[in-house]
Amino acid sequence: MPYLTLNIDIQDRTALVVGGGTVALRKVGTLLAAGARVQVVAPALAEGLETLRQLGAISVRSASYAPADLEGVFLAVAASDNREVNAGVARDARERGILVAVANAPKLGTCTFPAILRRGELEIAVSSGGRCPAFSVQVRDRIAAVIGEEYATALERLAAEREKLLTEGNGSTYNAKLVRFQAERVLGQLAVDRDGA
Ligand SMILES: C[C@@]1(CC(=O)O)c2cc3[nH]c(cc4nc(cc5[nH]c(cc(n2)[C@H]1CCC(=O)O)[C@@](C)(CC(=O)O)[C@@H]5CCC(=O)O)C(CC(=O)O)=C4CCC(=O)O)c(CCC(=O)O)c3CC(=O)O
Ligand SMILES: NC(=O)C1=CN([C@@H]2O[C@H](COP(=O)(O)OP(=O)(O)OC[C@H]3O[C@@H](n4cnc5c(N)ncnc54)[C@H](O)[C@@H]3O)[C@@H](O)[C@H]2O)C=CC1
Repeated sequence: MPYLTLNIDIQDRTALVVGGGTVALRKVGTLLAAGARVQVVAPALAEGLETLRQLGAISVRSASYAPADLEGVFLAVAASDNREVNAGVARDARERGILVAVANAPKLGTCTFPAILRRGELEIAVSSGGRCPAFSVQVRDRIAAVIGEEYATALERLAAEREKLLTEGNGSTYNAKLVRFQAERVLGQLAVDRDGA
């Protein structure tokens, strides 16, 4: 099934994670890295989540999921080990027009988490359409072997050059041509640096 790939601004919006195990911990990490306000509801918490709670990085309701947990929520993640609970979260979220990812049954949800490679503000996301997450991870790791931290610096340089260019009042055709040329030049330089030529 094809998915719509978007980059969602989740800064200061609330994400609810149902479940407190290892999968929940991973999703929480991704959500926090994106700047979301994270609420967890679970009767028991994995160690890493307990630490995040003590640090004040997440808020926790130590109980079983209830539909009221969805109040004010932008994105929900059903990551408990109980199929019925996860299916209930999916149904309740969909009814309320809330985005929902379901860890054990992605088809019940409306979105999935990709494997992510981050180099500064450059982000590469790999998805297998839910078919094989382990494959997504390995494809991501292959890309990581080629796209190193130097790409973060390269992006910074290009972004600064582009920002300056956009203030100079040239036409967009001219700008597009120049920005593409600059990107090509910087990528070419990265290749030279890598190959030691
Ligand atoms: C559909 C999706 C929904 C979602 O969770 O959003 C989903 C679903 C399921 N995952 C399962 C298993 C595993 N998932 C991982 C790992 C990751 N899973 C992630 C995403 C997704 N997993 C979404 C689709 C992504 C895509 O399209 O490719 C990653 C990429 C991102 C993340 O979690 O944030 C993260 C890597 C993080 C990283 O390294 O960065 C590993 C471990 C590993 O391989 O290392 C295993 C064990 C090996 C195996 O079973 O494959 C199971 C079976 C559960 C069971 O057995 O009960 C289901 C349910 C099903 O498939 O029905
Ligand atoms: N999408 C993915 O990336 C992956 C998904 N899975 C699936 O994710 C699910 C969770 O896996 P793990 O985190 O390893 O399990 P886990 O056993 O470590 O944690 C399960 C958590 O669910 C909580 N829970 C149980 N009933 C609940 C309820 N009514 N309300 C709220 N929380 C409740 C428990 O307290 C516990 O914290 C499993 O169903 C597994 O099939 C597993 C691996 C990867």
